[in-house]
Amino acid sequence: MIIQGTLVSSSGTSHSQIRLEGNQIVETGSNLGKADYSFSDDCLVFAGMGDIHIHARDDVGESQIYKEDFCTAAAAAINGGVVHAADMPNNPVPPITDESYHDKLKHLEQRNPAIHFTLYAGIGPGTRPLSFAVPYKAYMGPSVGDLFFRTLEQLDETLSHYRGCNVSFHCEDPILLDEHANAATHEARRPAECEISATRFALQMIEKYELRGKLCHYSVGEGLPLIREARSRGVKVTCEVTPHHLYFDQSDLTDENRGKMQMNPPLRTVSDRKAMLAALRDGTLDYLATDHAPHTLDENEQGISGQPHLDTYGAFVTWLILDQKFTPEQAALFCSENPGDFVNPYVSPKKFGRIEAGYTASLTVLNLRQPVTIKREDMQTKCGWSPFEGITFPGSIEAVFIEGKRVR
Ligand SMILES: NC(=O)N[C@@H](CC(=O)O)C(=O)O
Repeated sequence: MIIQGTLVSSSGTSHSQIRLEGNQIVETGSNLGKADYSFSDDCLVFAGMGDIHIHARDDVGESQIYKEDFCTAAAAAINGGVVHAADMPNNPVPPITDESYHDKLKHLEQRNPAIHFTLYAGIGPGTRPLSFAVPYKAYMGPSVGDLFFRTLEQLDETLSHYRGCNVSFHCEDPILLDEHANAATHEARRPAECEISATRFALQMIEKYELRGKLCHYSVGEGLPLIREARSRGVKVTCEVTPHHLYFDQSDLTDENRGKMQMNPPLRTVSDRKAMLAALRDGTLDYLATDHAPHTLDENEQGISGQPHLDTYGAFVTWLILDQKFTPEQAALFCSENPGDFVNPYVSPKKFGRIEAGYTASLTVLNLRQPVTIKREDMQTKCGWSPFEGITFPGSIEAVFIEGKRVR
């Protein structure tokens, strides 16, 4: 199959062709032959985009599949132009040992969803590394689920067994969270200082145990210099940012929308939001990762934290490009290449993130001239809503190819 259009990578944009054979890209060039699919100049063809922070809610116990499962998460992902995703371990039956991880993997294989999921293993008090390579996730303090640390000493002791591993951190300091537990609003109960203190600690741990570290859903401007300083000393740390922390801030909160707008870490100030946009632009933040955290609207109204975001990933990227003036090359880096580099050690023989021979033939095509208004009925996530309902993004998904097949 030959596809032609404006191909985007972090190093540039070119009008070119791609030849796919089976599930692989075998060649790119300008004279490969007659195209099966030709995309106009209104469209940009990216290596398939990857969301490396999602909650598909599916495990062997199946107690949360009323919110989402691997198949509905995959449908939402394709709707949003996401071709692979990495699933978090805060399940009721968390994958924290060889056995529980294998059980979840087997469950995933039985579901046979339409996109590839990489599974994180959880780190909790007293856990030990698995006997095979996986990405890990450590929740510093309580969020959703029971997999978290009550003290940072406990986390330090546990991490001493994970030397050299790939560990992602949910950065909110459990002791400071406790100190603010009686504040009046969600934002005041989880203030910026919790994330800043946790950032300092995570960076120390990454350095001390020579981890390959990642900070999840980064949201506070004051923490960014700490990350830059650690990197300048060679500490191996990368960072995610979510659509909600780039688009919304506390000035968007009303009495009516508080339930929908609740997540951990919470919405921050206007200046934090602008700092996140600037840090995504300058490369301090590495991944657009949604923290897709589906709950029913009723659950959100009752105070649970998390928003669904897979369905709107690609449309949101067009807002970054057209409204916020990110270059397509920057988007290729934080939507395709960096997420690919993050999961590639765990997904062989698949290889995500670039339009090059030898990579998996998955592509995300955005149309920059076809705006879309986000409507509840167009969402594929099982929880059935979006925080962006009613908002018009300036572009939309034109096509999605998964492993050599056009699926949209
Ligand atoms: N981010 C959230 O607000 N919620 C996540 C948990 C998490 O990632 O902290 C969830 O699982 O619902």
